[in-house]
Amino acid sequence: MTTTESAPAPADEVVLEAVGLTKHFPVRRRLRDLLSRNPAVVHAVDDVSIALRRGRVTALVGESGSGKSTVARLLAQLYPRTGGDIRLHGASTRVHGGRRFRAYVRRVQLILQDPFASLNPVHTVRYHLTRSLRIHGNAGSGPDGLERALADLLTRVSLTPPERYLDAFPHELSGGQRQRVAIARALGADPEVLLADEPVSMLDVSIRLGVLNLLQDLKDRLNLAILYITHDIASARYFADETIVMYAGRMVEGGDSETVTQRPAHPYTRLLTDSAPDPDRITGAGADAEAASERGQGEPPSLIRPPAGCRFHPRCPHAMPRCTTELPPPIPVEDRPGHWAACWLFDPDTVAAGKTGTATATPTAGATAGQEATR
Ligand SMILES: Nc1ncnc2c1ncn2[C@@H]1O[C@H](COP(=O)(O)OP(=O)(O)OP(=O)(O)O)[C@@H](O)[C@H]1O
Repeated sequence: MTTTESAPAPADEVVLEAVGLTKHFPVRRRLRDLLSRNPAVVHAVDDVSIALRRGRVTALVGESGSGKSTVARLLAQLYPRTGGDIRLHGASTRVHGGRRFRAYVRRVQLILQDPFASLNPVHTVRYHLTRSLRIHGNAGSGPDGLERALADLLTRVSLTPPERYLDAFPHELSGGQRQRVAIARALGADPEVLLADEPVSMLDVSIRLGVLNLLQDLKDRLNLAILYITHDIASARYFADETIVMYAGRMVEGGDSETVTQRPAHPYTRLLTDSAPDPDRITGAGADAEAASERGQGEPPSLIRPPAGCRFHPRCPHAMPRCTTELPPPIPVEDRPGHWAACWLFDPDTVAAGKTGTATATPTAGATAGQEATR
């Protein structure tokens, strides 16, 4: 089996990139829709741009339905995209199956949330790993080469001694062990990118950390670029170098994980962090629940008819009139390099004037939030 372990590669090199990625799913059509010029669609993902770099983890965070899994599936080329581009080492890539899809999958592997569903219950660990090694041409030469490659994969995911696990069936393993087998299977392709879609959310809390530590270790040793999808923003701080927050199909904030999770700028990210108590956070854990209720009530919007302007504005306690009509672009957050928020509170004119009103009420609330967030 070949490995990227010793391959010299520039640190931080962008391996896989989404540029303005957009996915609209058609809604089941009625006769009226068929006759319509603008048939109804679900705006699952709109204008998402992400760069995945060697040796770095990028977290994509958001609540259920925000479009995270759709981004992962688009990057895995399992769905055709409605718009935007996917670039592998800078080259625009669109594959529909066949040999080109296999070549792509060799470099970009997807790990799913539920390892039990992704492993066939009637086949052993040996079968799953052998298949991966063979499909991707990494099975070595002869039976000895294959045995070495299998042992190598299991050792990499800390399932040792390998012979204890090779002939086990998925139901004989714990959830954490199954997810390690799923990761080993992905490594059988010797990929450059891992797309990990909620890789620990179905595991017992006590074993989540072990699997995240394993992914982090693999990132370092194999110089992998990892997309870590999660609804748990606290884990992004621990595990990811960079964090991007999505709301209702759009990116709303991004930057280094420590900054985004500890000094969130966008009102939605503040709502997320307040809902996930963290003893180290500057705002103080005790006030978290109360603050969360002040910072935005309600439900995510319909993605068939998403709100105009900022999609968070119907829930945002700091919404200003322009938020209801103008889509905020990513705006740098004062004096924090690489930190941005798609929020008009950070528009230099708004900050300078200190006049953050609200579309719904409380004229001073917005000013407070904007000033706090940029502090
Ligand atoms: N195949 C599909 N057809 C129609 N709509 C879809 C399809 N897949 C996803 N959607 C819709 O797209 C939106 C985004 O879904 P997605 O699964 O990407 O969100 P998510 O953030 O990953 O949520 P979760 O954490 O619950 O998986 C949702 O409104 C979902 O209902």
